[in-house]
Amino acid sequence: MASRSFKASRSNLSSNSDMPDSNNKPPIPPTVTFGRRTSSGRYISYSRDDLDSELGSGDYMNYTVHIPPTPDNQPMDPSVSQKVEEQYVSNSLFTGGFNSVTRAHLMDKVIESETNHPQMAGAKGSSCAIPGCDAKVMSDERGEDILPCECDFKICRDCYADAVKAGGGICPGCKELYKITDLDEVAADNNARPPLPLPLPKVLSKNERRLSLMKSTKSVLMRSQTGDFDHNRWLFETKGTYGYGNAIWPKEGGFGNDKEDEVVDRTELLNKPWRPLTRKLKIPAAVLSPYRLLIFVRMVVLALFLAWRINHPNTDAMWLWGMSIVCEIWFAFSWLLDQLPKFCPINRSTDLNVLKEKFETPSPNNPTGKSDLPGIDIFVSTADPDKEPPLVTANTILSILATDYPVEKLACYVSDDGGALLTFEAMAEAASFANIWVPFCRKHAIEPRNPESYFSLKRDPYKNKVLPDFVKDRRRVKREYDEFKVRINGLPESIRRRSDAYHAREEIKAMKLQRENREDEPVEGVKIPKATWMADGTHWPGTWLTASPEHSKGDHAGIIQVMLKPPSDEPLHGADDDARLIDLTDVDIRLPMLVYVSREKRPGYDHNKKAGAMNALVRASAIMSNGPKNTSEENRSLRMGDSDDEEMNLSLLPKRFGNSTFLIDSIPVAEFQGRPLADHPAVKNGRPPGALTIPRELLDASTVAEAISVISCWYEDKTEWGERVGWIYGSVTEDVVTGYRMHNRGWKSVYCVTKRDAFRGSAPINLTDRLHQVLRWATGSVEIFFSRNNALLASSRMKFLQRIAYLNVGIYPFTSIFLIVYCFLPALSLFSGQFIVQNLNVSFLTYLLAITLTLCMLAILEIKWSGIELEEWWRNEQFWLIGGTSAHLAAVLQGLLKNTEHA
Ligand SMILES: O=c1ccn([C@@H]2O[C@H](COP(=O)(O)OP(=O)(O)O[C@H]3O[C@H](CO)[C@@H](O)[C@H](O)[C@H]3O)[C@@H](O)[C@H]2O)c(=O)[nH]1
Repeated sequence: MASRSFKASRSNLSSNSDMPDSNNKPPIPPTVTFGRRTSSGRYISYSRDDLDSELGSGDYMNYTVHIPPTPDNQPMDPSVSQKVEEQYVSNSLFTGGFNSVTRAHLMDKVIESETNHPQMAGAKGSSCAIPGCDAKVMSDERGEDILPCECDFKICRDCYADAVKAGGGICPGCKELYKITDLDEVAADNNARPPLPLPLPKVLSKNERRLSLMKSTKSVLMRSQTGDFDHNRWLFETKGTYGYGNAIWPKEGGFGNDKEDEVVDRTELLNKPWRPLTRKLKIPAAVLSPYRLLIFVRMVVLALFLAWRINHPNTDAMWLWGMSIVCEIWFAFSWLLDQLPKFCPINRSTDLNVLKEKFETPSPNNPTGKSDLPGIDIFVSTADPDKEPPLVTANTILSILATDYPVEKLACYVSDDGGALLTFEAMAEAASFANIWVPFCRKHAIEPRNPESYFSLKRDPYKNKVLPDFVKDRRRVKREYDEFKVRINGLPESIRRRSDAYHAREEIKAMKLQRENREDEPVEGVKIPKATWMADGTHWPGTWLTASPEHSKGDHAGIIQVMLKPPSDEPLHGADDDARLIDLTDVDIRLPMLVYVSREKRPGYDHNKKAGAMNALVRASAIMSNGPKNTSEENRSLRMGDSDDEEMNLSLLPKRFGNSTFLIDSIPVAEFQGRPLADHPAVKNGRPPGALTIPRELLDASTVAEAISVISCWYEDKTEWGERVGWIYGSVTEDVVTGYRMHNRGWKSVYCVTKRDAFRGSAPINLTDRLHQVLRWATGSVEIFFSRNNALLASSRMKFLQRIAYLNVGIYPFTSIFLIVYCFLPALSLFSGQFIVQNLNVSFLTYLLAITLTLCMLAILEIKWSGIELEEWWRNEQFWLIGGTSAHLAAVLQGLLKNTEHA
């Protein structure tokens, strides 16, 4: 018995009660609104109405439609209906939040330009519904889909040919015989048919879907009563067949294999240490020793200098001498703090062969050698398209999408705190350009993978490029990139013009209406709020160019758009007949999932800037890419098993993480993915090989609706978000405080500087913004120094060098005071009538000069050694001096005042 719960407007009850199954789809009347409840009790509605038509709560009622299975209403193959739903989800803009219904607005197009990648939102041409295939369905010369079966099952040319030839001519959707098996006839038949209805999402129970993944890993998640992974039980149940790879593990009953040369000695295997993924590389003594010597010499010189200064007080001007000594000691101390963490540099190298061997080599647990790596979500935050140019953000996104990591395991989430249509469309343009950029990078091993950086490289682009079509491909991609740039840079103007045009149309409509209603009276100018319009001719739910209530920077709904839906699990190669600019035969054209998120903003709420944005992304991504893959019952028992453990106490979870069970259930899944691979008995609490090779679940509407609810402004109320969970609030340098808290709890971190820039972002380009930034950082440091996050109070779990680094961060703005005092000492001496030079003897001046010169030389040598361009160095020094004497001082004074106030 198929059972659905819809939320429908009373006026549309009749149309909704006729709601069909996905097997039997009439076109959706434009006014229909139907929805269902998500796990946290919120509604999702599907609508093609104007997003601004408010759904008054009194106009709705809930009812359940039971559709008995009849010959016409047979449940569709779940995997097929899920694919249809996923297509629907990625073509919809989800909105919602405080006091409003969550809605999915189906979009014909997200940007003016045409999009055609099968994963792209609003893409022309749908993708094949056969699981594992994402090729485009056949289309006629007008671009309309050609669907060979009356059930409208979407199928690509190759799968259709397979179904006709090898599958007995049976449609994989409805399991009926294809009436027409000749492609030309199919096309003619399609032309004669009425237009396609919009794809309806098939409402499936979440549990049905969750059964799939993690089934095989079900027992892996067993924990003992203490909350620890129950190693012994796991060992018992798996009969010891887990460990460092069954590929070399002998069959039951013996350690020998059929072939003599494959006989493996058990003890030898057990003793064999597993190969680490990274290795510490020794820095050659020839490099490290002079560096250390340099630091040592500077330390000795400084010590001698300070000793000499202390032993030679100037009795005529003791206060001057005292102040200068204090300043000098401070400088020496802060220099020492700065140097200490750099004294033992380590270089690490990742062994890509081991990485491949461990995670992508066929084994009995992973027969196809699919990637066993955990999923990675990369977050990009942006708040203001005027300060963070959309082209820069788009380039960042493109470099992330082109990352060399298993595509199906990678996802990119963009947080737009400005809720700007400009950012939204720029991201959609980036997703569309990724269609050519990412496969181009894969085909020709392009570096760097940020197009702007790549095309501005000064070196020979053809060096080391072996494929004969590189020159041609590069030229085409460059042309595309130039056009892409023009489109992005033209977006502000095109959005403005589009909005003006739609607005004028609306005003004329309103005037007409007024004229009709009041025939005799003169018509006044009609004023309607000036909305910002999306490419599909509907209102943008975020911030409008002309701020209006519910459409301004601090007041708009939460928005989620899956710009690129999750890729298929198997590689998808570009075909010969693809209308692509470059030949992508044998190149995987899949793209990682890309999601645009703009969290809800409402007046009266503290949105906690970047930290708040990051926490919203953590929750949305946990639900969307890390969604719970074990059933709720398993999750429950998993958590019940931990009830002794205060950390995982069931009753505390909603209080800690908020009331989304989806989110809470995703925690053990994420935790499981983060475990080390148990490929050696020495690995405790690891995950067994092959556990992460199961395809991910398809995205459904209720998942995205749940994600909408966790980005609402009320979600964090009365929870521990920002206090003990997620990015920590209350500091302008939330990254430092969050890092501090993590280290304080015993987390370890690795300072990672890659040879090539991993990603590029934007930084302030004018002095005012830069000074504001420096002021913010310095204020954050002073805050940290005066708070309980002071490194001197850190727990014993924090490592010595980490403590030093945090101490350094906490005290650096104070240097400004000493710097200013030191610089003004001669002037002060003038005022006091004791001109400093008169009171100093010549030997001191000579000594000072010599010391200064030596220190300068050593500093230059050090800079040279570290490979920093001198010009960059000089610019940094200028900034440091300007910032150090202005913003730092302001921050310190501000901090001191604040603290005296509190005291
Ligand atoms: O309400 C806001 C404010 C900022 N941001 C984003 O946060 C990032 C950092 O911006 P900002 O807080 O203005 O500080 P910056 O000085 O530019 O950033 C540096 O300093 C911050 C504080 O230490 C760190 O969090 C950042 O990672 C670091 O790049 C930018 O991407 C913004 O778009 C938001 O998403 N929402």
